[in-house]
Amino acid sequence: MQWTLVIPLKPLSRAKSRLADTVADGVRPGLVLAFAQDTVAAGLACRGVMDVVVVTDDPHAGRELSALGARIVPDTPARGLNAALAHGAEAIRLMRPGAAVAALNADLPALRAAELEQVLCAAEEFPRAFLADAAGIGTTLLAAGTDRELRPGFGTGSRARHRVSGAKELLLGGVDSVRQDVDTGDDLRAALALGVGPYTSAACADMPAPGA
Ligand SMILES: Nc1nc2c(ncn2[C@@H]2O[C@H](COP(=O)(O)OP(=O)(O)OP(=O)(O)O)[C@@H](O)[C@H]2O)c(=O)[nH]1
Ligand SMILES: C=C(OP(=O)(O)O)C(=O)O
Repeated sequence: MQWTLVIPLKPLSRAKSRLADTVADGVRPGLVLAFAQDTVAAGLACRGVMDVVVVTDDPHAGRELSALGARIVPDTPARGLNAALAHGAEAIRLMRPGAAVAALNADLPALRAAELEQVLCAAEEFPRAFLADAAGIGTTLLAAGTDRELRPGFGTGSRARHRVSGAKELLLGGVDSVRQDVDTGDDLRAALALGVGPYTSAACADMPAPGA
C-alpha cells in the first residue's frame, strides 16, 4: 500500500510554546521548522510513502517544506489541529479518491524512514490504526486505509481517544523514532539521544547546549 502523509504545522512563531523554558523565543521558530524539515524529509524517504502534504498557514515554512518536495495546503481558519488534519485528508482525497492517509505530527526530529515504513506496514492490516507517543499518553501517527475516514482525535490524551474511536493501537517495538515527539526540553534531550536529522542537528549546533 502507498500512503499519503498529512502533516499539520502551526505558524512557527506560535508553535512549541512548551519549549519556552528550554529554547529562547528568538531561536524557537527556527528549531520548530527544523523539526518539520527532518520529519518531512524522513517521510519522503520512506518506501511506503507516495507523497507528503503539509497543512500550514506559515509562508516561510511552506516555502521551505515545499522545496523538500511536500505539497502545501493552507490551514482552515483558526479551527485547530483536528480540523487542519481533516481538511488535509479531504484535500488529498479530492486529488486521489480513496487514498490511504496517515496523519503524522511535525515534531519528530529523530524520525527514521525505515521505522516509519514498519509502522505503515503494520497499519495496512487495519481500517484505522495509530501509534502512541513516547510518553504513552498521546499519538504521533493515525492511519486510515483506502476509503476509511481519518476521524482525527489528536490533542492531550489522544491515545485513549483514538482507542475509544475504534482505531487499532499498533503495539510495535523498535519504532522509537516514530514515537519521539518533542513537546518539552526533556523530549528534546530524548530525541537528541536517539539521533536527530540534519536540520535539527544544525539548528541545535547554533543553540546553547540544548542537550546538556
Ligand atoms: N495546521 C495546524 N497544525 C497544528 C495546529 N495546532 C497544532 N498543530 C500541529 O500539530 C502537531 C501537534 O501539536 P503539538 O505537539 O501540540 O504542537 P504545538 O501546538 O506547536 O505545541 P505547544 O505550543 O507546546 O502546545 C504539531 O505538528 C503542530 O505544529 C493548528 O491549529 N493547525
Ligand atoms: C497532539 C498531541 O499531543 P501533544 O500536544 O502532547 O503532542 C497528541 O498526542 O495527540
